[in-house]
Amino acid sequence: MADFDYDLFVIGAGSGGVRASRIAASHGARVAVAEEHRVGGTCVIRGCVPKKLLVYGSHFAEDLHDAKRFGWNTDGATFDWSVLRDNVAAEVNRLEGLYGQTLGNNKVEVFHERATLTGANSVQLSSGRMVTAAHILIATGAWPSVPEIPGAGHGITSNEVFSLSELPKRAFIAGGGYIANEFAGIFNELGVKVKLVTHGDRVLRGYDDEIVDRLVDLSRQKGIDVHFHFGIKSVTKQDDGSLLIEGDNGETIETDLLLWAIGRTPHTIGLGLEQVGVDLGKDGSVKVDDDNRTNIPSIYAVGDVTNRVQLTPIAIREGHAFADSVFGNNPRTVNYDCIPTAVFSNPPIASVGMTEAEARTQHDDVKVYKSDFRAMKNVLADRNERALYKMVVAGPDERVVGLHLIGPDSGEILQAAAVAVKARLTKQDFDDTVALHPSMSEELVLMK
Ligand SMILES: Cc1cc2nc3c(=O)[nH]c(=O)nc-3n(C[C@H](O)[C@H](O)[C@H](O)COP(=O)(O)OP(=O)(O)OC[C@H]3O[C@@H](n4cnc5c(N)ncnc54)[C@H](O)[C@@H]3O)c2cc1C
Ligand SMILES: NC(=O)c1ccc[n+]([C@@H]2O[C@H](COP(=O)([O-])OP(=O)(O)OC[C@H]3O[C@@H](n4cnc5c(N)ncnc54)[C@H](O)[C@@H]3O)[C@@H](O)[C@H]2O)c1
Repeated sequence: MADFDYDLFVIGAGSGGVRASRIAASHGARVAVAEEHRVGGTCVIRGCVPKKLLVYGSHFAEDLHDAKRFGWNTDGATFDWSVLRDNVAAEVNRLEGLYGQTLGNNKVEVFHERATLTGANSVQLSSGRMVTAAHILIATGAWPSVPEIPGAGHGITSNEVFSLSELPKRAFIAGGGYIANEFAGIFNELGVKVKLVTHGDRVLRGYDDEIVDRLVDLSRQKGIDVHFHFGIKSVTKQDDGSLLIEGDNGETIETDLLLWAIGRTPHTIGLGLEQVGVDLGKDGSVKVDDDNRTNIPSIYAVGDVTNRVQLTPIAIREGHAFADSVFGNNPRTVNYDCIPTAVFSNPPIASVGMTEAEARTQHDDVKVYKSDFRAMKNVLADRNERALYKMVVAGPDERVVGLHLIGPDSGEILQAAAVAVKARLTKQDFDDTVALHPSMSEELVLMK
């Protein structure tokens, strides 16, 4: 390896790239990483972290309203978007600094510039400098998709949503996935009139139907206009700055802000992959085997750029497994079974394992246990918002193959329960566990 400048060159200092760099360096490898934007990547800079802080910030609207029923006088409470936005940005800056420090402490050299591949063992930096490495890791993430229709550029994406100079009066959110539902909740709580618009007949495909239906009902009850079967044909900017969105069916909708939340495409354009002969999927993703290796033996890829599962903990695990395997003499692969996920909508959804529909395609003897309840806090607050927990079991021993929750703090509750699902526990194991009372999570061991 000594003939190369580095043992490992990583392109992209996001969730996967930072973990791989740090672990490879801790195994004694000489590591460098190039980052064209900001160290930390999507999750830290313009994804999970600022999103979750906005979820917290926006939820105070309901909390302040409900507080009255608990004896608090909150009259006169006001909200200032610029304070929330700037405090979130400051926290993101702090985390960016910490990520940079971690790389420095592990003696990883950071190039704050774009890198492109020039060969199986070589990379060019935007300054023109050429660098060689025994191994190259592509960890360039994904990029928000924007459709190719007239006027699409009048919309923004999640890249820009965290730095709005002011909140719009009306927002049109195109998409029905994670980002659309999360920002519908955030904007709605902050007083923006929200339309969540999708071309299909469902949102959050892949989540359990009943749980998603509950979210749609509650979103509508809270004032979000969920609009199905609307294909967007064009977007026009009007003289007063508002946008006119025309649907395939001729219907027009006026808005002040258009947010594209229609998926994220692997970030591989202009990276030099085709020239070097790296195999790509139809969606532009880097094709890899179970060891995160491409068809070129010295080139690997992890995270969103491979379009396996676009989640931070997965990018981190893939980066870690790659570094342990290649530099730590500890070959291992990532287990993708039973990945817990959450949609930080209002209320949030959390899920692990098979949905009821999936389980029925794979097992003959599926049974579903449910708890449809109103959280104690919501009862006193006189908030008519019911939570729904579903447990999907299969086989004669009633093994729990899926858990699906919608309700306050469901993400926090599901993480612990996911351990039980991953450990292949049964409904009887849940029943044998004494309830922790009073809590929402006790519903997990009291299901009928
Ligand atoms: C709004 C939003 C909210 C999200 N919320 C969650 C959540 O709550 N939970 C969750 O698990 N996941 C969430 N995600 C997904 C999560 O952010 C990604 O799955 C994760 O960041 C992927 O990590 P990665 O390392 O593959 O890529 P990234 O974190 O995207 O890192 C890639 C890095 O590579 C850099 N780069 C790209 N090309 C080059 C180049 N040629 N040269 C140098 N640098 C380059 C980019 O600037 C970027 O910093 C969210 C995503 C978004 C957009
Ligand atoms: N809480 C989390 O873990 C979290 C949060 C945000 C993002 N993410 C990750 O980032 C990825 C990208 O998020 P996302 O919300 O952009 O994508 P997504 O894949 O979750 O959802 C895209 C949605 O847009 C709809 N759509 C596609 N084209 C459309 C069009 N032209 N008009 C209207 N609707 C259209 C699809 O039917 C789908 O419902 C997610 O898949 C997820 O892996 C995770």
